This record gives sequence, C-alpha cells and structure tokens, in this order.
Amino acid sequence: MLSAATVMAPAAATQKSSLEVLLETIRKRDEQPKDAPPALPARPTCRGRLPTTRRPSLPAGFKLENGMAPGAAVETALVDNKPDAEKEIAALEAKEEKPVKGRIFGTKRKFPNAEVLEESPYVNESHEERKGTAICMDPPSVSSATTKTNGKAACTDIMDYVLRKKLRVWCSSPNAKWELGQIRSISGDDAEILLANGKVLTVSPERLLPANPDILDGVDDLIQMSYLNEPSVLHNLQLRYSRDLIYTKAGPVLIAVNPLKEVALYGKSSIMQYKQKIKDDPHVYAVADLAFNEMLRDGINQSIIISGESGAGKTETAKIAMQYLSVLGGASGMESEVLQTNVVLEALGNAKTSRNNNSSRFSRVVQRAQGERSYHIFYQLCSGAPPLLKKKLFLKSANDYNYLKQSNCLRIDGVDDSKKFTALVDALDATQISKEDQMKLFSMLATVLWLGNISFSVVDNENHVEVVSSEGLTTAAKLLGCTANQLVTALSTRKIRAGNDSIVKKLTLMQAIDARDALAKSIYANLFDWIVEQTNHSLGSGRKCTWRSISILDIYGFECFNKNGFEQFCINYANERLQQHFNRHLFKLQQEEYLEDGIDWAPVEFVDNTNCLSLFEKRDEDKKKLRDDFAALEKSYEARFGALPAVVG
Ligand SMILES: Nc1ncnc2c1ncn2[C@@H]1O[C@H](COP(=O)(O)OP(=O)(O)OP(=O)(O)O)[C@@H](O)[C@H]1O
Repeated sequence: MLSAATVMAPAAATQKSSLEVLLETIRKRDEQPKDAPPALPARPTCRGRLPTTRRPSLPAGFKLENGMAPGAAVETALVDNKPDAEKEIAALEAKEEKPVKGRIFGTKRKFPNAEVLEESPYVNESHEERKGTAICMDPPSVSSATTKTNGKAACTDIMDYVLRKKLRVWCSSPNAKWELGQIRSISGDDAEILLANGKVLTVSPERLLPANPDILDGVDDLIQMSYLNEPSVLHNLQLRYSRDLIYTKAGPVLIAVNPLKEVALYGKSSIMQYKQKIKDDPHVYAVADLAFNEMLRDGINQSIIISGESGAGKTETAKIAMQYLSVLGGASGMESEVLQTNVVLEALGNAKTSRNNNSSRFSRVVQRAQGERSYHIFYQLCSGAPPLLKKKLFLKSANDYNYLKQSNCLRIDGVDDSKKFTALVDALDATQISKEDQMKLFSMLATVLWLGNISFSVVDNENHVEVVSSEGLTTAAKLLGCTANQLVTALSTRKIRAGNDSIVKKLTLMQAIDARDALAKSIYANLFDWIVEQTNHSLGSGRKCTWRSISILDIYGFECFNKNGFEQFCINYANERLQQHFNRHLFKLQQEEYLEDGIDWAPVEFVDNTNCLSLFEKRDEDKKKLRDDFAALEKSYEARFGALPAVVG
C-alpha cells in the first residue's frame, strides 16, 4: 500500500561527490521560499535500519543443485523455447555474480569483466566513473529511458539493447492501455510489434518500454524485476492478484491490492506460520513481525505507515497488522480489547463516502456531498438507542435532523445501524467507558444533532438575525445545560471590546450559521479527542509500560472529485506531506546505509508532490471558500501552537 515517488538520477559529472550533491539538494529544499509549504521537521538522527531485502537474479524459490537448477527441466524448457535474444539474457544473467548485499532499490552487482558489461543492459553511462568500485548501477529508470537529440527521438542503452535483440516490449496504445508484444522487425524509425492477440503494430520506439522475461512473471518482490517500469509493475501485480496473492513487496515496502472479497490469507494458523518463520511470503503479518522483532532487538520504537487512496484498504490493513501484533503481544485479552476499540473509533471517525462505505473521515459533521453520510455513530444512535435513552435525549429518527438528511443518504446497503449500536455499546463497555460517561457521550451527540435544527430569521436590511424559537433551540439548550436565552445570545451576537466598554453586535445570517456549525463541529472534535484519550487510558491501564511502541499510521486516503471541498484539501495535503516525509526518510536512510559501506551513490532527487492546492486553482468559486476556511484553520492553529509558517501564497 505504500508507494515511493522518486526519481533516481545517474551521478552528475561534476567535481562534487554525490553525497555533496545530495546534501545540497536537501539543503536547497529546506530553504523554502515564503509561499512554499513549511519545511518538514528535521529528520531525527535515526539509529533505525532499513529491513534488508534480497534481490536474487532469479525468482524466489529457484535453487541451484550441483550447479543445476532443480527445476531445470522447466527452466531449460523455458529458455529453450525462447528466442535467441532471451537465451543471451539468461546467459548474461548466469554470468553475473551473486548480489553484493541486499538493497532496497536493487543490488549493485559486480561484473566479472568488461565484455559482459558492454553487452549488459544493466550498464549505463555512469559506469565508467564507477569502475573503480566494480559496482554497477541498476538499469536506468523508465523516466530516463528515452531522450531526445536534435529533436529526434533517440533510445538509451536499454531500449537500444531491447530493439537490437528483438525482445518482449510493452506498447502504449492511444487508449492509455499497455499491450505486451514481441519486436518482429525494425524498419527506419519504426518497430513492428507482434501482439499476444496476433495483431501486428507498427509504432515508434518512443511508445515502447522493455518487458521482463516471462520467468520473472509474478515475482513476489518487485525489485527482482529487470525492468521496473509502469506496465511491468502493473502486470506483475495483476498476475498475482488473479491468484489471490494480494501482497507484493517492493523492497521494504509492502504493496497490498484490495481484494474486495474474503481471501484465505488471515487467521490464527497463518499468524502462527509467520510467527514461527515457517512462512515469509509478502504479507502484513510479515511487516508487523519485522517491526516487532526490530523493536525488541534494537529497543527502538517502530512505525508502520499505511498510505493509499481512499478505499484502497488502509484501515483493513491496519486492523490486520493490529491483529497480528496483539497475538504476538501475549494472551492477555489484549486482542479483543484492541479490536473493540476499533469498533468505537470507527463509529466516531468513519462515514460512508461515494468511494467507501466505511471511510476514515473528518470534518463532515455539518455538511457533505450528496449520497454520503455523516459519522456512523449518529445513525446508529438514532436507530438503535433503547426507548429510555431516546426519551432522555429527546431523540427522533435520523430523517428529522438537518445535519443528517441534507445529503439524501441515511442508510448503507447491508448495514443494520440498530445492530451496530448494540455492538458499539458492547465495545464501549469493553473499553471500560463507564455507563455514566457513555450517557454523556450520547447526550453530546444528540446536542450536535439538535444544534443543526436551529434556524435563524433575518430581522433588518443589514441581514442581521434572530434565532427562531424551535424544538431545536430548546432541546439543544437543555442538553447543553444552559438556558435557551444563553444559547440564543451565543449563536446570534458577538461581543466587541472597545477600551473598557464592550458592545454587543448582532450577527448576519452567514455569521450565525457559521457560529452554530462551529459549535457543533467543536463539540464533536472534543468528543473524538476524549474518546481517543479514554481508549488509550483503557488499553494502557494495569499494563507494564516498556516505553517501546509500534505505531501504525492509517489516515484518510487521497481523493479527488469533480468538485473538491475543504475536506479534500485537508486530506490530500496531509497525504502529500506524509508521502514527502516518507520519501525523505526512506531514501536518506538508504543513502546512509550505502555511505556506511563506503559506497558513493548517485543522488536522489526528492519529488515534491504537493499538488492538492492546484485542485482549487481550477475552480474560482472554490477559491474564496478555501481562503476563508484556511484563514479560520490558521487562526485556530495559531491560537493553540503559535505562529504558523507560510503555507498558502
Ligand atoms: N484485505 C482485505 N480483505 C478483504 N476486503 C478488504 C481488504 N482490504 C479492504 N477490503 C475492503 O475494502 C473496503 C475499504 O477498505 P478500507 O476502509 O480499509 O479503505 P481505506 O483505504 O481505509 O479508505 P479511506 O481512506 O476512505 O478510509 C473495506 O470495507 C473492505 O470491504
């Protein structure tokens, strides 16, 4: 589920060492101009190590016996059926020495002699500079696979090699699909490609990317692939997915493809296999196991970062990791407690969106898109609260509340909110939230709903308002423990201080609506913080604290609709900053690891993909709202944490 957006560039032919170039790049990025996003906090000096990865030149499970592969029949038959070019590749690969040391982005391999280097597609121009170390870079990245000279397309070494040897290639079609084919011939500037369906295409080499030999089909770690380009990665993931192998490694990163169905990959017996190291196939269990063992071995806190688009399966993945860790943590009843806290947190933090019926969300108490719901807990409370509770909270059905009915979506297919409420109360009990506190929780939720039913009437031509006397007003006031008049004053006026005097000013309609909604949102935000605190307290109480932890980060996923609001802005901004932090952390660690071994390495170009602001650039009508919302956010941030670095120009 994690992806690393990086561009690996070959070493520049300057007098500076690659480390100097890298540090300069990082330094420049830190000297951010005023209108750029705030710099990330300095990465702490980290004693952490990257998980080691292996990159065998043949797929996992391929072993040599007396110099011959046990599956040699299969392997030989495969090789024998291949065109000469692939035989040559196989021969070249066989000549390569074993990897020097496992690395994230592939292993730097030693080549026995210059002859092999000349023929190998793994060699790039920077080899000459690096001969001293007898270590060779991996194939240039896809992005650098084609270059232009004098306006004419020219192929780099890799494509030259592939074209010359008439290897398998990926061919991009105008409908943005990739098709696999074999080069039949080259005539002039065009290549003739025989596709799998028998069709022959004549295309410019610019539309081709090298495909991996079929022996690499379905490898469980992408870094085992000779060519790491988009179609090859997608092809490999799809192939594995079709076999219900939803997990694939990319070095230390685990990629999970959402199966959207039950797959037989989980459960006690599978957990035991990973725990006892009987199995090491890519899996969330393996990631959790590694984090657990590294934490014990090094005494260092660990983090598992889960990232991906909305609906990609982050929350499910986080739960699977927690399931594994709670089993490893010992049989103290922790497992069920952890899983029960999920029920509570999901009720308050998740909602139905157009992409995901159980999406981790925030900021949607007062408004949302059509067809989406507010947080589950509101609907569960309205349909599942027993009669006495309903009476105490003056509760009606979800359809009676403006905050819930505005988006024309009150139900989720196949979900019984009433049953979910019963499960929620069980989970609150298991989380040791007292009945008294549960009552307060439900009462505050009902307050939020009743606040949404308060309306205003304009009383003069300056758009000033008065609060309409209604059931919403009296009930919200009762639940808040104040008088209706106090609530009216709070929602329709504001006090301005002028020296020692203070003047009370009536609010306009927009200001009053904002004040009402802000109160509802702030009650909900405080409730959520409170429940998190209670949950942590409950999980921590009575247990010996080792001061070591494994943090699992699961945040709301990136999303982009035709019309994007403040919620999308916050979600996408958080996701992009996280990705940026991840890239920076991961690649810097990798760099350090190389340097520790005395290996000078090509600089990494960090890709800053903070694009979410541009979502708004497209729509004028969004700009004002964004500016207003952001100003409010800035104000509240500054009130809590002090001056904010410049973020939006
Ligand atoms: N490993 C899995 N096995 C079976 N189903 C899964 C798995 N992962 C995800 N799903 C399905 O996909 C749905 C969406 O997953 P999930 O809620 O974890 O997405 P998310 O990435 O957390 O989304 P958001 O960012 O919107 O919160 C789940 O409700 C579940 O039906």
